[in-house]
Amino acid sequence: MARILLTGGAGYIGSHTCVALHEAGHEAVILDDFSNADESVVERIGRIIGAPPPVVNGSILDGEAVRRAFAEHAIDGVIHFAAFKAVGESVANPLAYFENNIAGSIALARAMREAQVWPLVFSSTATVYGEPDAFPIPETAPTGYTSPYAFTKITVEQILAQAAAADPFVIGALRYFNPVGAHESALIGEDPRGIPDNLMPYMAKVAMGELEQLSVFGDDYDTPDGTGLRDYIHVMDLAEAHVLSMNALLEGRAHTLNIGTGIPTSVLQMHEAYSRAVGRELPMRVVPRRPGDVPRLDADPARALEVLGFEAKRDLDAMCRDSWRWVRAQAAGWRLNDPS
Ligand SMILES: NC(=O)c1ccc[n+]([C@@H]2O[C@H](COP(=O)([O-])OP(=O)(O)OC[C@H]3O[C@@H](n4cnc5c(N)ncnc54)[C@H](O)[C@@H]3O)[C@@H](O)[C@H]2O)c1
Ligand SMILES: O=c1ccn([C@@H]2O[C@H](COP(=O)(O)OP(=O)(O)O[C@H]3O[C@H](CO)[C@@H](O)[C@H](O)[C@H]3O)[C@@H](O)[C@H]2O)c(=O)[nH]1
Repeated sequence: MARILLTGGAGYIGSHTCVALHEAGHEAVILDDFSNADESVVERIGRIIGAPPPVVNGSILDGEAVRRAFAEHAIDGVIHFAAFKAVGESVANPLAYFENNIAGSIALARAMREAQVWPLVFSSTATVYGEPDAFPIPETAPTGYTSPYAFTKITVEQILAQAAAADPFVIGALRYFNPVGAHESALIGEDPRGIPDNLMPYMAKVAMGELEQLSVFGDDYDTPDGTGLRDYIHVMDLAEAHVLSMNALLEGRAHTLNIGTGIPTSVLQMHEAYSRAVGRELPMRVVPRRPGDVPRLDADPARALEVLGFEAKRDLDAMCRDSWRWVRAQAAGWRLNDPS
């Protein structure tokens, strides 16, 4: 058993990772400032795992709060999710992204150094590959960035690599492809504020009748059906990858890995799968391409299998089914699974 501090542990991927850590016999402690999470998530995680995890309410930028987290809990390792993640917002306000994502990561690493805690899983992203031209994308592909958000992720990867050359940090950089879906209990899931930018949350709102129709951003890409290809991964598979990553770090094995399924799915295929989950054809229309989108992003997942023994288990239908179940439960105030 290890006790793991999850910065941003109340967020979408962090909350699912709390559950996966518990299932693997570890304990999670959450450090979150709730800037992008509802406080009720902690109680809902507790309903899944038996008791709510301990929470330190504070920012990674607040040295005092981070020190408190290490002082009050005997932490063995850290999974660092806390960050801002909206690409468009990062273009409008890059300094806020540099502050939270880069300065926040440096502050966290300093606190870890002080506490002599060295294993650190870092949430990176497939966008560090910029506009790749060979598929599926291996970890050895050139990196780049097309937004301030992507810049923060590749920069933090590099900062941590250099920090690990000077101190005994053991770093696991996980480059996520497109996380979707929700825990099968429908008690936790993604909770986008306002109109969602991402495909699956948008379709969920169309299915709920809150948005009129899906706009497919371009059908003239050089792909089999002309729409964009992505590597969607169920958030519980992604959460389980974090457990394997942390286990490797606790054994002293650092790594930089893609976390995806390796299966490219088009927007039209996703629309079809989600319509199947809902039980009716969701309204859609094709509109021009969205500026900044790349035609294709899919992982070569071979190295994650080799290094961590990680392989995604849940298919596209499970991703859509769990998302749809979650949005309905959420609309019902999470009473769907409430035994009371
Ligand atoms: N969701 C995706 O599509 C995706 C893809 C690739 C990478 N990532 C990365 O994965 C991580 C988690 O993403 P997510 O989708 O769960 O996002 P999220 O916004 O749901 O979770 C992030 C959590 O961090 C918290 N937070 C933000 N700034 C903080 C700070 N300064 N101190 C303490 N807490 C803070 C927020 O309140 C939130 O609970 C992020 O680093 C994100 O960049 C996400
Ligand atoms: O309303 C919509 C939304 C999306 N799409 C298309 O659906 C695909 C997926 O789009 P989206 O869900 O927005 O994901 P990405 O654009 O791939 O970006 C996500 O995945 C990246 C890689 O992990 C992260 O870095 C980003 O933060 C995250 O938003 C793309 O082809 C889009 O053009 C539509 O056609 N209509």
